[in-house]
Amino acid sequence: MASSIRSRSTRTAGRGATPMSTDVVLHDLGKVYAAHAGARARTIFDGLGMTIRAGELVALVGPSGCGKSTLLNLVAGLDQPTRGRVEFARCRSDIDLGIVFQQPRLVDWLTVQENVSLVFERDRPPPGDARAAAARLLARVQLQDHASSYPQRLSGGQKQRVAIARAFAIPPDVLLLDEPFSALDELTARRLRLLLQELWLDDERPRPTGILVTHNMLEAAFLADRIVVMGGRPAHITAIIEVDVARPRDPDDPALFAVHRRVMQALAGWASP
Ligand SMILES: Nc1ncnc2c1ncn2[C@@H]1O[C@H](COP(=O)(O)OP(=O)(O)OP(=O)(O)O)[C@@H](O)[C@H]1O
Repeated sequence: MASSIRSRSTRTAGRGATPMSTDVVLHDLGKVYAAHAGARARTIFDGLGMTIRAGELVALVGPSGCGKSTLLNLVAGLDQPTRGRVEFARCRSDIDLGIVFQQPRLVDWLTVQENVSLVFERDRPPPGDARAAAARLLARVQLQDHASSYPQRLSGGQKQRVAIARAFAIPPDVLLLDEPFSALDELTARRLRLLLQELWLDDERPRPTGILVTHNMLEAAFLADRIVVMGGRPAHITAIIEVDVARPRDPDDPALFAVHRRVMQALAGWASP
């Protein structure tokens, strides 16, 4: 379990030095899922390309089933493309990757603090001691009073705050967010978006390069620099919308509602495959 957390849900190995932003380049990406259990082979996308610039946060939106999570998994290295490649500005093994999924994916038999400390692999100790580093992170997500609690004692929003703390524990060069707030009530989700913005804008280190998959277009407008709309079968990029709103952002800023409207217009007509 611990190794699956280490390699799949939180991060992959990195260099353990100062984080640096990196471009993420999707090069002519294709993904075909092979035929299985009576279902025919399916081409999800075929020749998809774009560059996510260093320190930029891009939101991926599109109809259900168009391939957003598949694309995120390819960037994470959790799955392999059938065509093309994902490139980083530096060697892949030098990239620290943080991931937050829709479900927090915590280890039930470890305390909150141990769940966060888990990412400090034996060869990746934080400066100072791991307990203190985890405690600092928990204070930033306001869970310092729950450090010794087990996950089953936490609310859904608190668990997701632990998952966010874990993703930021070793400052990520690349942060992947797969519908991170969609399982939460709207008030909690709003608080966590603000928390994410705060961690993202941390002046003490370069901003990670981010990809957010979401069905919430206001969330995309609030968090992203650019919103990439996917559609069609196989899926392709049908529109890219710049979010030209200064940070830190206010979730009630009318400018975000204008962006939301543009995204909805761009999505109109693209049904689920
Ligand atoms: N491992 C797999 N094997 C076969 N087909 C898969 C696999 N993973 C995903 N698919 C199929 O690929 C398509 C795209 O799935 P994906 O989860 O990437 O879409 P999505 O845009 O993220 O959807 P949603 O918005 O509903 O989460 C779907 O039809 C899905 O059933």
